[in-house]
Amino acid sequence: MPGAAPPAVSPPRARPVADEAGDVAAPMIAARGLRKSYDGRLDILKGVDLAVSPGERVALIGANGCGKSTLLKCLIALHGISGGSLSTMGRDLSRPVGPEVQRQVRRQTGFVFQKHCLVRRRTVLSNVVHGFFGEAGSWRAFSHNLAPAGWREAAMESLAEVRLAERALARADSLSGGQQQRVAIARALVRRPRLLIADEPAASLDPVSGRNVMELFTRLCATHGITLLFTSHDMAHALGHASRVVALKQGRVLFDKPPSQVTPADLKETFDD
Ligand SMILES: Nc1ncnc2c1ncn2[C@@H]1O[C@H](COP(=O)(O)OP(=O)(O)OP(=O)(O)O)[C@@H](O)[C@H]1O
Repeated sequence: MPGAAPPAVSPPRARPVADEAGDVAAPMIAARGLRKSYDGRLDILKGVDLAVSPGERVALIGANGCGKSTLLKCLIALHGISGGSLSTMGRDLSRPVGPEVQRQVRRQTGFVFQKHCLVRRRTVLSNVVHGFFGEAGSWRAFSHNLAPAGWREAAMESLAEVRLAERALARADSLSGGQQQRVAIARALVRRPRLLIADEPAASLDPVSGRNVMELFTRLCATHGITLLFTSHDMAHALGHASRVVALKQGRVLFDKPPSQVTPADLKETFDD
């Protein structure tokens, strides 16, 4: 829509954190002896203990294939677990859960991936409105033209937070990679999730854009009290933006400590065969 003025950004207003069902006071994540096998024979996760409190920023590090993405997917009920216990935002995920519980967990979780997965031909604003898929009347999230005014306003607010409000009506694929990742962050945060899961969010970006994206979403999580769990192969990102670093090695937690206590020897052990 060349030349069209983007919708006005309303002053920020308080949006309630999604709080349907679930125990808001419970730990965000409590995993004990968590095991996960894809084929019923080989355990990828071999007994992971992890407790995450609301508001923490946790970096998950480890060599390729050690199980970081698998763990993230288990934590948010994308995969069922094979043993041990797990609760996320007060919901017991130790046993197979139905679609309703999966929906509840996902409604309160925002996702940012290495590939931003925007719909290229749609506007930036529509892509952020897509963050409302899963709500009642989801079909209205297909396009910003169909979305209720409240969703559009929330999306504009979210775009303003990532400093892209003026590009709201541009096609998503006309933005740079770093800008597209900022749109993905706006989409992930538009519903004010309680938990943000980011799987290598800066991996496809140049060093400066990557640093900017990391700074942006860690700041927004802190501002809105959103608990953050992210993976990264860039130790500057993991140590610089997390309040805790959890290293996985061969499906187990090797260490779990604040970044200031992580030593070069810890990192060597994490990544050595
Ligand atoms: N859906 C799946 N089905 C079968 N095996 C899988 C599946 N997803 C992952 N795996 C296997 O589980 C192991 C751990 O993979 P995972 O993606 O969790 O590791 P990762 O630590 O995130 O790796 P990377 O740093 O390379 O992204 C790998 O051996 C992988 O092949």
